[in-house]
Amino acid sequence: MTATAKKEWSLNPGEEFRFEVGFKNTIELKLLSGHAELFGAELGPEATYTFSGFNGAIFSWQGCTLSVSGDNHNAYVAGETPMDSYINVHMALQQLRVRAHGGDMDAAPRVMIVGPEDSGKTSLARLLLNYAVRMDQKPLFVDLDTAGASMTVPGTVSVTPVTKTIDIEDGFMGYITSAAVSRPVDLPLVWQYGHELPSDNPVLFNILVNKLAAAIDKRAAADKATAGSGLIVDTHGSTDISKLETIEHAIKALRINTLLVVGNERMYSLLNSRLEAMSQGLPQRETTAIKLAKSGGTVDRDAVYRQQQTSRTIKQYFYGTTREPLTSFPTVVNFKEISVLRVGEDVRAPSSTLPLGETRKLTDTSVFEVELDESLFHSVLAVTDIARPADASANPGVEDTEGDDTVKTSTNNDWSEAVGAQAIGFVNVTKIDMEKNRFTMTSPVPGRLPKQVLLDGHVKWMEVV
Ligand SMILES: Nc1ncnc2c1ncn2[C@@H]1O[C@H](COP(=O)(O)OP(=O)(O)OP(=O)(O)O)[C@@H](O)[C@H]1O
Repeated sequence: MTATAKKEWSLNPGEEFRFEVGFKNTIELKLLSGHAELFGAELGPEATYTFSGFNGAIFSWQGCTLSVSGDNHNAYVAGETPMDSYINVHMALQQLRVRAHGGDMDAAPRVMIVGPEDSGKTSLARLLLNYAVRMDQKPLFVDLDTAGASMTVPGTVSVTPVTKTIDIEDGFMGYITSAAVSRPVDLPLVWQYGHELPSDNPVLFNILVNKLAAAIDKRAAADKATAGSGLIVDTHGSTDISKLETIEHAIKALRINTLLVVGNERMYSLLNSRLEAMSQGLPQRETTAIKLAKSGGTVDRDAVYRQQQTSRTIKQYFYGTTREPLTSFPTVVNFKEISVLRVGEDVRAPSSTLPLGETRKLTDTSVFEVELDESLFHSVLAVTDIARPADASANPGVEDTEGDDTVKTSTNNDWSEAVGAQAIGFVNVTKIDMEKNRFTMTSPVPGRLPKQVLLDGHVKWMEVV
């Protein structure tokens, strides 16, 4: 449907207005009367909201009228939604928070959302966070969706204290960029995983989840309001039961007590049996699994759409949003000043290419120094919080014989600290001068790099002017 003209939509109580807007299109939406919300955040009465590259739903508990203008938004009003079950979940979580704030800290809701791709997990996380914040709670948002990270660049895991509602137009990244520009909120703690899916390197992924769990415990010990508000964990979409090992690990490490399984009966049933098995010998079952229906509004996003979404997320990390722009600054860095590392063996040649009889000696947590050359052009690198050994120099490794010519194995330096190192920020390699042996790196923080050990991942991003 093409609709450039302004149109009014009336919603009865319990209905939602669903729309899909492509990246090249824009719609403007205004609440004319009544009350309405987008994934749990209330629309203001006079505000005009602009959406581009977004699929969403404006839901109304009491009924409302909206004015919408723009093109190609495939809009319709739906009467059947899973909102009743979602609000019931929220109320149950809120009761647990009340118990926790009353002194029973073990009651604090520690919620993980799992389910297939495009089942609405991130949208549900956003809704539950917004409902919690609207009740003066300060939940932690734990993002284990490595491919589609919400609060920072992809290929990471992170935890963010959520104290304000998530931005209606700019979502999770809007929440973060507004922190830098206009609102005082805590920024996420981030770890560079460097691979796309948890199953690509489960050993490393589990190590990072343990780090994250330790950081959460530290925060909870210092901040009872946050501890009592609990946490909401978003995960990568998968129904492949053979790949649920990382989910099981995270359930234990983060002491999840409520597992929400969205939109997949089989996954619910299998996970429920696993939870039963995990609680064998314990006085009581620690994790309750709840089955939730997928919203009929969720949209299956194809690879191109996801790529555009990822690109926008990275752009917003470096340049903010349209409403709250950030400036990024170029910094020139000599090769000899930095070390770029990679963790994990998937950057190596596959085992099948090894000579017969040879076995792989590498592990999932092997750390490699990356040769500083043009292969790093456009890479998004994490600046870690670890110190560089004083005697480290560029490209100290010996040539690796296993096939991947961009990777060298360090012989001199012990980089074990890099496994599980926290990312204090990200830079984008925007220029490489092989004659002068230097990079130009762009970062939203001006000045010299605060630390000199960087972690590479799978993410490349090219700034399109
Ligand atoms: N009720 C709804 N109406 C319209 N669009 C929706 C609705 N709920 C979710 N969406 C959209 O559907 C898409 C998939 O939703 P979402 O990102 O929440 O799924 P997910 O399960 O987290 O996906 P992933 O597989 O990436 O983990 C998104 O574009 C989201 O904005």
